[in-house]
Amino acid sequence: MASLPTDTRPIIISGPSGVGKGTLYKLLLSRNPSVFCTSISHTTRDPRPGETRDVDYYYTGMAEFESLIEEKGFVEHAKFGDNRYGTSRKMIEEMQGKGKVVVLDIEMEGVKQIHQSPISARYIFVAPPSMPILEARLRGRGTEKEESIQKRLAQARNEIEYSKTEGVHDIVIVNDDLEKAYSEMETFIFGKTQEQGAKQGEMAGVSVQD
Ligand SMILES: Nc1ncnc2c1ncn2[C@@H]1O[C@H](COP(=O)(O)OP(=O)(O)OP(=O)(O)O)[C@@H](O)[C@H]1O
Repeated sequence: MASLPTDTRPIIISGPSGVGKGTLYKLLLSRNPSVFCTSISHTTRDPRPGETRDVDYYYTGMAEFESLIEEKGFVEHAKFGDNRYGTSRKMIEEMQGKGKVVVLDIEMEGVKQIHQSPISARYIFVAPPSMPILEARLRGRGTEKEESIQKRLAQARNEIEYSKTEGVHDIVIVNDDLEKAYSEMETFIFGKTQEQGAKQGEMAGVSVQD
């Protein structure tokens, strides 16, 4: 699918840690490189070995980061430990200016902030088939210590609860079989326009009443 979707608003993908949203997001970008792009985040942390400046992150001093917050330069920002991370509004606008659809992989607090920002976006929540499967994926990834797994599972429960709030997400995709979840995501992104959706909704309403 190489042509742009009808709805070119940024796409926000969120979901609990280990659910596979990073996997889905990377597939979307690698299978449609001419359509989608991501926004490089700003961070106040130092580059790690193997990371490239202006590719992995925009590495920013704390003072500069804070003045960007003051100027409302971020659509969302968060603090993890002593470090701050943010998604710049200017970056999103620049990518849109290049004719690409911006895709962001954002955690729950970021989703809340983007809802408050002037950015109009489409929101996808990736849900696990069950909590035991989520736990197995977190363990299977082999990147987390036991304490971190427990923390992520507790946070996952909060996120799943939040995902049930009316109007927060446009679609919830259960990542059971990866390719099935991927194709559901593509159908949503490239699929029917809001107008067609509304019309179909009306028609469905008529047929039920009839
Ligand atoms: N449908 C699936 N079936 C089985 N395993 C999967 C599926 N989707 C992803 N995985 C695996 O689950 C693990 C977690 O996936 P991933 O790292 O993409 O999660 P994430 O939601 O991006 O997590 P984080 O927010 O911590 O980065 C990975 O090992 C990935 O290969």
